[in-house]
Amino acid sequence: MLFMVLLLFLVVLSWWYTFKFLHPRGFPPGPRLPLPLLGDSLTLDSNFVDGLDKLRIKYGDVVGFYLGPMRAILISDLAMIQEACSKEEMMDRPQFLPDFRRYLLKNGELAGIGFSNGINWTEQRRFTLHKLRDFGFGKANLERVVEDQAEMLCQRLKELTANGEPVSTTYVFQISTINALWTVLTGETIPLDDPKIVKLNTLMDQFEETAASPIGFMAQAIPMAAKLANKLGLVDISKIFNTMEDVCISAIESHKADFELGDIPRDFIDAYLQHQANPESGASFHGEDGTSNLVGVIVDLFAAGSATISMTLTWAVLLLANRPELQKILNKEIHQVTAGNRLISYSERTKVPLVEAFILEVQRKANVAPFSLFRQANRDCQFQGYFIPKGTVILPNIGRALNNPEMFENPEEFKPERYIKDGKFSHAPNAIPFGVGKRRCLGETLAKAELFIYITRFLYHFDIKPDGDQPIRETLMPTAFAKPYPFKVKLTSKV
Ligand code: HEM
Repeated sequence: MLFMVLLLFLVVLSWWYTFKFLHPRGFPPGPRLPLPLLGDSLTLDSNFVDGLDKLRIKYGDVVGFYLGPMRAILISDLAMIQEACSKEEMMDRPQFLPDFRRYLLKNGELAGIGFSNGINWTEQRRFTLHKLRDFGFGKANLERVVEDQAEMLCQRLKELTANGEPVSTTYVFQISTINALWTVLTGETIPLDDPKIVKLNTLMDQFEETAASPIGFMAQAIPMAAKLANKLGLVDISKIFNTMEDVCISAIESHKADFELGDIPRDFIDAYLQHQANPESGASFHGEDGTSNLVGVIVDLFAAGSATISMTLTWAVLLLANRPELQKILNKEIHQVTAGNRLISYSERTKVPLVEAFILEVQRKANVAPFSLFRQANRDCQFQGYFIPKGTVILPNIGRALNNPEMFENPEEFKPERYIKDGKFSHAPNAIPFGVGKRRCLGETLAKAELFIYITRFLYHFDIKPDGDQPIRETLMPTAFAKPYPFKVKLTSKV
């Protein structure tokens, strides 16, 4: 009898497993023995980036697999990434830890831009892009905000290194780039180490660490288990989100208190409040969804726009420290424009092609978003002759596209000259650090201005050397977010 029950149990279990986990006919090739809930995690490496690359080598440019319990495809060929990211059917984002957020849409989905979908995403993205342009993106006043921040940062570094001590630049870059965003969004200029900014930075760090940790993966894969771990105090995911949301709410409340809706908006938050009061604006700006979207947009901009920039800048300093000759060449090029007695402005960037080429090559090396931001199929569709069921998570392998030897000769070499044609900077169409398609990075204009201004300020103020006789290690740490190993540099002030 017991044997029969056990047999029946096994039959039901295998039927359930087959039904639940087998990929449909026509799904792209890949590993085919996923474990319940863990998916193909065991086939992958402990290093996410290398693990996925092994799948690419084994199965080709389109691989079908399970990322935890989520059916997923990895796309590694540049043209295919471009095709997928431009398809309406692959425009959505999967939901990221909604159980830990307080400000959700009425339908239970994430608010804001980065992880919202459909009409909500269209309205919020369009408004945000438009208003951020008004308040600075691509304009002189943005340039001034960033220039002030970069100058404050260089002065702080001078204080920190006055006695010849080596310094790690990562933390100051993080604080400074969060501060620049804070000013653009809230109109407030505050000292570099204002407690609010330090708190936001700590939260960003914790968020990044948690999202990239096994707990973060588990939380995404098995929300029930993560909720329990959170309740028992084993992880603090809700605290991270709640505190981030609280910082945004307090900025919103103080704007509500001192902004008259008929006045000219002073900053992004004022403009948003004004738009909410207009009955003609879209449904996503009103009622509960309107409140959640305002909080969501601000959280998204901080989450997407601080670590990406500070990590790229950290790479720039590392690569410069190891290349004194390159520092000289870049300084000489800038000197030809400024005669050495002023700082170069962002509007003069086309006069310094090597600096532009250096920045793009740093972005290729830094590879801060190796799998872009995941997408999700919003309906059953065909891609490259394969069947992709609704709900499949899509990983555009930007990291591979940026390191493909067919696109970039000797990709492991750091060679800014690869983008110089006839003495001019020529942006390689295959360099896509900001993604492609309608959902490409919303902060690209700000990011480019920030990278240019910070890097040229740094070159103007400092000679940069490694701390010690050896060059700093240029390999990536084996973490989900590509980072260099921690390092220090010696900075000698030139002015
Ligand atoms: C070096 C800097 C940066 C890099 C490499 C980068 C890269 C990316 C990538 C690859 C995506 C996904 C695009 C796609 O799905 O096709 C993205 C999305 C996004 N980025 Fe950036 N980013 C950077 C800086 C910024 C900054 C400064 C901001 C804002 C202040 C920002 C805001 C966003 C937002 C809101 C999205 C979501 C867009 C959407 O879903 O419509 N990013 N970024």
